[in-house]
Amino acid sequence: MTSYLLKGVSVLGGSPTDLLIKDGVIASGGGKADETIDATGLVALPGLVDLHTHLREPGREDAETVETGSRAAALGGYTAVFAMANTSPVADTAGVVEQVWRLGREAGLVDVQPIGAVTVGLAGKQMAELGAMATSAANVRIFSDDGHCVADPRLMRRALEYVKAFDGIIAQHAEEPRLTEGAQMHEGEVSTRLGLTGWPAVAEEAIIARDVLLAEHVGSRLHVCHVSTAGSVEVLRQAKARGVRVTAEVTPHHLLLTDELAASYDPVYKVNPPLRTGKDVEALRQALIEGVIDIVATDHAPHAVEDKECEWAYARPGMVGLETALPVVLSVLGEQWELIAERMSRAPARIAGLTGHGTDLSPGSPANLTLVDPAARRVVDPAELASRSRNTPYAGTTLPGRIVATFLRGEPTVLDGKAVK
Ligand SMILES: NC(=O)N[C@@H](CC(=O)O)C(=O)O
Repeated sequence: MTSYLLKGVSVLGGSPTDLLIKDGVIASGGGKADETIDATGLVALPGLVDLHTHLREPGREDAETVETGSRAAALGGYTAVFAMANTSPVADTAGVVEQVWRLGREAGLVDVQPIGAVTVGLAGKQMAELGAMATSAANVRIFSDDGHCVADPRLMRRALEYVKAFDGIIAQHAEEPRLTEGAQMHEGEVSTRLGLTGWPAVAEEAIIARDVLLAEHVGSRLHVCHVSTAGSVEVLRQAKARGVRVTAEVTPHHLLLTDELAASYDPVYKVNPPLRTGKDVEALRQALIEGVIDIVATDHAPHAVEDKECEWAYARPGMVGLETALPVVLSVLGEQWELIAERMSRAPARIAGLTGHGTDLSPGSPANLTLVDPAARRVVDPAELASRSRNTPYAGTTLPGRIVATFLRGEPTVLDGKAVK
């Protein structure tokens, strides 16, 4: 196994040092290596961990595969991603989650951890075989019907109770379906002006409020996907203050973009939950800094051209995000490396119980890390994305930071900003 010396690297923004990667781990002290990388001006972070990725395999391999999504993840600085269950067939059995897990191992670019569906076929009627998925080779601990809300409160309660036995988590897509029928964008001034049916903030907030009460009642772990409103932040703040076992994520796009973009009628800005107002963006940023929102998760949602480049009303919601997540977060938070490592690597690894990721990069830690050039600027070109889909809202936007290298257990998956395989 090739050893690497990262010369003059700044670990999490600290003063320059030499980091030796040998036999899959961070070795103590400097020393000789097979390859030396001049890391002057580069920052080493623990490899990023994404709790919310859509890899589309099985079923929509024209939009993404486990392999292409893994490559996009590695190029974005990730060493582990959690694959959402809304595939076709749905990942609601041990067979499907094992298939995704195996495809991830074969690609070998990031650790792919499947998320299991909560209900059969994401239909919200009958609980899926959570226990069988948990005891499968994929060792599933997070369950989600993402794309759909587990709207039935009794089913949600049962699922929360069920996963408690193995310290599992229900990750909820918080959207009261009756309040969002026909919704096309955030309900507010802009939707009124454009004449598009609105998705009111209360549809998210009402489910989060219900679910934190349910999680509190049964003493289980709840995770809230893609929090998007200021009101949701307040519900979470109160629940956390009471000691409810709830964690929450925000996407890079909800930290940066607003509903004003819908005025272009460009479906690249159509996403679920929808882009909200500047006031919401501000509240989400503050919540992420304070820790009311625990993590950044991409909600990487690749879609084929025909599903995105059509009339707004017919376009599928979602945007790709793996390759731009860190640059977007850098543009929002600035070079707060400790905070970025916590919200994008350590906390997601901790929530998921994923060992070997999100470390402090001290000697002996598995060498799962990424090297970032914070001084570099990049104009996002959809044609250059490794994802099989092109639906990025940042085309033509200049973002700070370039991922120079990523290592998975000491093996480079990205070098010189390019995928190794
Ligand atoms: N986040 C999205 O806008 N899309 C998700 C599912 C969903 O949440 O609707 C997708 O799978 O495409």
